Amino acid sequence: MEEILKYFPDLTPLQISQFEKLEEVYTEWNAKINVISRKDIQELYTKHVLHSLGIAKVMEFLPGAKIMDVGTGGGFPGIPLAILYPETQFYLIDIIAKKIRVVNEVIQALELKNVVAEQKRAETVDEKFDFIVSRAVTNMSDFVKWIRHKTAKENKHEFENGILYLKGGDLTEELKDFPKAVEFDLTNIFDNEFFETKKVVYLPLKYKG
Ligand SMILES: C[S@@+](CC[C@H](N)C(=O)[O-])C[C@H]1O[C@@H](n2cnc3c(N)ncnc32)[C@H](O)[C@@H]1O
Repeated sequence: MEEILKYFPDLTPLQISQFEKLEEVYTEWNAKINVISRKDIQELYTKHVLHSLGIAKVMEFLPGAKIMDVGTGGGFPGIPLAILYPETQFYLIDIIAKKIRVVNEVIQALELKNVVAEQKRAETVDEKFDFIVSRAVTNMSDFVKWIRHKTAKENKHEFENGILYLKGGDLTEELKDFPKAVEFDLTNIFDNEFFETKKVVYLPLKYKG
């Protein structure tokens, strides 16, 4: 938890207590329904919470903005971002019902009012969002096919609406068809070897239709 405060020192007492509660809730629910590897739960704050918050070092979500987390699994990156941005609306989806069950338990335990989690396939979502966030779901080509036309036409943020995807390693090949993609290196932001090759990929994808 100290790691979170080191990089996000302006958290309110409510946000601090919500972040602290994550360990207890995930430990309890992971024992019943495995959504995070057992080893990772010991490093929950670095590998899941801080990694998710890497997106917040690239983009500050505005009050009233709508964000979708595609393939949220146990709630990453959506849950940590929803704690950090309580005035922003988050929609978390995954095709696996038991993962959404855990996410809903976390939402209830933390009394998060700005998050809705549903069992849903990305391709079937029929809404528009300012940004679509994700981690470890699929390659960029498939992802763009799934969510094309799901970013809002109207722009609220400094950057054009689009995708913020947490990815690792050499992305040259994967991003070759996306010349507008920008890689933000988390190595330069978080001083921990876990972030060595980790990046936030921003791809502007405003719906023009
Ligand atoms: C490797 S997990 C990553 C979970 C989470 N984002 C994380 O980083 O901890 C990938 C998740 O994507 C979900 N998924 C795969 N295809 C999907 C689709 N078309 N729509 C929604 N979720 C999908 C899977 O069910 C799985 O939970």
